[in-house]
Amino acid sequence: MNIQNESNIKRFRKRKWNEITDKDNIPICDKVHSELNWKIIKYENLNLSYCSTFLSSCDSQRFFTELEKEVKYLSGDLAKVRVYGKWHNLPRQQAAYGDIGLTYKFSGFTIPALSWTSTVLELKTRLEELIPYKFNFCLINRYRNGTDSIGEHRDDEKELDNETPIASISLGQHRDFVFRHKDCRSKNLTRKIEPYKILLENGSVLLMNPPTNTYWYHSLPVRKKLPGIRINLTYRRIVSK
Ligand SMILES: O=C(O)CCC(=O)C(=O)O
Ligand SMILES: [Fe+2]
Repeated sequence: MNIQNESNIKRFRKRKWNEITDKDNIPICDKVHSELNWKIIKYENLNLSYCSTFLSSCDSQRFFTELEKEVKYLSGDLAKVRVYGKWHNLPRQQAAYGDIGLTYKFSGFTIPALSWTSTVLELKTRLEELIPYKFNFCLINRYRNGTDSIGEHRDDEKELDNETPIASISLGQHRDFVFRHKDCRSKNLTRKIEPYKILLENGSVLLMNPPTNTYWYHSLPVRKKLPGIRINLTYRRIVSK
């Protein structure tokens, strides 16, 4: 993940958002088998599946409480980010879990995955029971309040398996998540493609299906009026290349 500018998300705030609905309700990922109700979003290579009821509110509360006890977030230099040559404190907390030997490259650091906690593993099992993919790595972001955020980026590292979605589980405070097409980032726009905003609710899962991360950047903007803690777990499949 290469976060180019943690603050450029401010530019989005005044915009109006277009909701894109799946008119024909065709699942993007026809391998998703479940009784759950998935919202499918397909638009200019944006390819998302969202389920707001992945976890019951009781389970969500339990997972949140357990993760608060178990997860060890990075500290010191590893909790800093370099933006245009200057070091800043990361505007959130971050931790990496996964199969032994896997690493995560972030802002010039290579962070080894800690071995699975029982809760991070239980959530991985829940996902793997629902969708036909296997995950071996999980990046956890903890947003302490509405001032914490993640800047616009793509998760397009070559180590990520390009056939497996990134599965993003949200717990706690709901927050907006914003997608912006790569062709709409420069000042001299060649094309007009509307950004897409989705509310990530407590207990939900969002699948960022291929090729979303090739074409679209995403961010979690500051929302000062939403003060609660949010924990996000992105399950990924890393392959050696
Ligand atoms: O917090 C989120 O919902 C997403 C975090 C994210 O984009 C990432 O970890 O790459
Ligand atoms: Fe991301």
